[in-house]
Amino acid sequence: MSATLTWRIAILTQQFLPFGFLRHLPLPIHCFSTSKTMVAQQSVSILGPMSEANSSILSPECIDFVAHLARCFAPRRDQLLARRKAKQQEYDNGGAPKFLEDTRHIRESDWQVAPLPKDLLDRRVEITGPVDRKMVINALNSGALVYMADFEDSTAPTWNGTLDGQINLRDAIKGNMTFKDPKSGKTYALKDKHAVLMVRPRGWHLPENHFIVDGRPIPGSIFDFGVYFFNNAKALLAKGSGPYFYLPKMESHLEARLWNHVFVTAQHMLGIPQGSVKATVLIETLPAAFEMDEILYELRQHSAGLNCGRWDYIFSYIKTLRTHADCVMPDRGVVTMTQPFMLAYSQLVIKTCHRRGVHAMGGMAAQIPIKTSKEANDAAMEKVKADKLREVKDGHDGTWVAHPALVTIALDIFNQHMKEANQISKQRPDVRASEQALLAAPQGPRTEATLRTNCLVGVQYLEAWLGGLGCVPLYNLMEDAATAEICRTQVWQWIHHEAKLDNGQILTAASFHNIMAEEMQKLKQEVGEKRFTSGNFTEAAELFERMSTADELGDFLTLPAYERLSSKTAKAPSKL
Ligand SMILES: CC(=O)SCCNC(=O)CCNC(=O)[C@H](O)C(C)(C)COP(=O)(O)OP(=O)(O)OC[C@H]1O[C@@H](n2cnc3c(N)ncnc32)[C@H](O)[C@@H]1OP(=O)(O)O
Ligand SMILES: O=CC(=O)O
Ligand SMILES: [Mg+2]
Repeated sequence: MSATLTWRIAILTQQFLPFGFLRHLPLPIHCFSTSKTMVAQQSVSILGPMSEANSSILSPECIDFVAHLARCFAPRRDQLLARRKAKQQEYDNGGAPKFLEDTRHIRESDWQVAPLPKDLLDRRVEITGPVDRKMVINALNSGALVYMADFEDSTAPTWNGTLDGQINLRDAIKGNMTFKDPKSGKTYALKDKHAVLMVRPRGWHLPENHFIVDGRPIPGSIFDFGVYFFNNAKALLAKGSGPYFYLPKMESHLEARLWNHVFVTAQHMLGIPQGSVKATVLIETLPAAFEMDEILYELRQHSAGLNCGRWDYIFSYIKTLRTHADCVMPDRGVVTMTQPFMLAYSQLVIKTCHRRGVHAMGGMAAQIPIKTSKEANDAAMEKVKADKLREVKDGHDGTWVAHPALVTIALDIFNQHMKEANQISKQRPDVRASEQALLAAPQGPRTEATLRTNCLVGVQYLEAWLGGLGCVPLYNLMEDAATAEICRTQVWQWIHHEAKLDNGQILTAASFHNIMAEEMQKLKQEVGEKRFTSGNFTEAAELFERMSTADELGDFLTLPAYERLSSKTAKAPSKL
């Protein structure tokens, strides 16, 4: 029997497994074929520069592969994005996410995800970060057990930066990776023993404007996944590892099903065993918190658990409940993991994952080392320690750090409190995260000081992003796309609901414009006139201000920002 036929039968059989009616959206039949005629290269245009290095990663075969995945799955992705909008309408009309009646049997029946590969059993400390060459080497050498190479929250996806990232990961997998920093002259080399590599592609919402199939930009998620998978999956398996991923910003189990279909097709096309892919889903949207079991179930052949993407989760809480006047957030600084709704969500992640035999990963403390004051640094590190201690005691099987200097701090705490490779066997039947608990509005003050900080952080982050930098230290905290989203949605929410601030002032668009003008003036002084005028501050401030005062809350800050970022490079088609 041919491989294609065997696989077709496998897929068809899967549709009649228990809960088969959930699989009412089979793969398009042309996805079963890997015939070159289905992916004629002439209908693929690449709008970014194709240097020799870029061509080495985007070979004609890789282009065919990615285009085929896009043809198979972009239409369904479009439907799922439209579904998000329809759901949001329900929430805007007073509804809220809830546990699904249709999938109760999945939540209530006993099943487990497929066994995990050996190199993913112990994930007690994972470092995350952007994919430039120095960072990749530093992260892999950092002593963390896993490095999550990030094309999402900490990356501004310029064409060259995205492809450089893919080249860096390919070279890291080959093993002989070096780098000489032109600024410092320092040289870097990958150690023999280094962290296990996981890759986070962009979320379903972002397009890749430089890769056009049949006249349309393809989803950035398919581009990042496809290029990485095509170039590295076999090499990773040959080394005893595998193609491992983090999947961001999903809002339903139907989106997880789509990823599962992408994995099944990709593995089939390269002829590698089904189940080779492993993926950890970030639970970082409010709707997804109500579908944790279902998400694991959809990905059960490919799952490596769930993770608490706490920053996007806060952003999503604001976004989802945008019209609910009783859910207006307090200052972002007081929305910590001990707020009841955050605690309920993180504990439900642990309970759900352990019941299904898989890791429940913790999240990111935003503190980073402070070089200018020992006292301030000690206080910041204490916060990181407290956060990691709560995580390990609650039952998380590992955690995230943003910086190599935090690896040992997190390792010490997990080593002390987690003697085995993980604590998946530790069940949490005591956790009862009700709908009410997951939705409970956080309490705390709304201050003018936070409003001003939101303006400063939001604008400076966007300024960096428009310059191609996706993660920056600001006022001693790590700031990335998720934390910047909190800044601008918090401002929008406060204006929209005319929040009363601690100074007694009712916030309106007019008073916000005055505050923005004052803060931008201060910022100009802080960074200096020259840096201010040569940077992207004016553009960033205009975008931040427009999105904060729009009648409708925009879906993602990075969508309009990406149009600006890519307009500089997505121009004439490159010769293929
Ligand atoms: C909400 C979420 O999604 S969280 C996940 C996304 N966010 C992240 O991954 C955060 C990643 N972290 C970072 O990008 C950085 O740590 C920043 C931007 C916050 C701070 O960066 P810097 O100001 O360069 O830090 P600093 O100067 O202290 O760095 C010291 C060294 O550590 C390296 N380093 C810092 N962070 C990382 C990292 N995450 N991975 C690898 N190396 C790192 C630097 O490259 C530098 O190396 P060098 O000494 O060889 O030159
Ligand atoms: O991706 C992580 C988050 O906190 O957001
Ligand atoms: Mg996130």
